[in-house]
Amino acid sequence: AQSHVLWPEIDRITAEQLHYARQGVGEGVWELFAEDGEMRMYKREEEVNGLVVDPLKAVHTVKGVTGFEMCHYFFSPDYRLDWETTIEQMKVLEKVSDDTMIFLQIHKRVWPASQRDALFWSHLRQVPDSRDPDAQNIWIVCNHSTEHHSAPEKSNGKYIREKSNGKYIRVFLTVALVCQTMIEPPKNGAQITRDDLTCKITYCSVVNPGGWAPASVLRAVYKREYPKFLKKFTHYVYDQCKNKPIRF
Ligand SMILES: CCCCCc1ccc(-c2ccc(S(=O)(=O)CCO)cc2)cc1CCc1ccccn1
Repeated sequence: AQSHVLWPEIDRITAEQLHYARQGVGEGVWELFAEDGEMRMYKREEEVNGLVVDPLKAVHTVKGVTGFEMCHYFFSPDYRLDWETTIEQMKVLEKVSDDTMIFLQIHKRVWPASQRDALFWSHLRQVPDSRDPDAQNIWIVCNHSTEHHSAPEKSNGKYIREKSNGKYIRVFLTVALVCQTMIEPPKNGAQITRDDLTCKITYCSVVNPGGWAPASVLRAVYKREYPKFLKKFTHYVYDQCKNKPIRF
């Protein structure tokens, strides 16, 4: 993908998001708003031009899967509709490379706000030189809003773009899923099984709703949807992998 026009941005945003994901939730004003087993979900309350854009950071620990497997199921379009419940339609607009695609997603309407769509590049990468010496493999999927000739934003009132769908408000998002595989080697030198695996997950998301939506509605949606999404997604990956050979 190094030749693609988006490559410099993909490289920069992915590196930034990896750094941001690694920052603990201790410092700063992260507010814990959901807990479920090992999952802790934090938010910061922020508004941009009167729009709620609360950054979200979740940490979770899932036994029995690797960081690669978690990122693979998050990145691949083939499984998305199995675990994403807030999407009405999903389309791969461009396959940039095996590890980089451009998605257009139409999300279900959240009453009373207008319906939204999201257009973003998605990049899967193994993080080569982790600072943590005993870290196994660290994998990241970074999703970041982009433009694309085949899906211009809705008519902005000044002129109607010939292909504009004119229906949905386009959100602006940056999302990162960072997964680290920890292996507890079996004492007796036996082969590693899924019982020896632990996946440490950090999920970061900032979604700008793109057009006005009541702060109370947005905060209620995020409070309800994000814990549901991360729980459903991680259980889905565990179920998909449990009877398959381990992939690092
Ligand atoms: C009035 C509602 C306006 C916002 C609607 C909206 C739009 C997009 C998104 C969203 C959320 C996560 C991703 S991802 O992590 O990249 C996975 C791939 O799908 C991409 C898009 C979210 C939401 C808000 C609704 C909502 C909140 C949490 C989870 C799901 N939906």
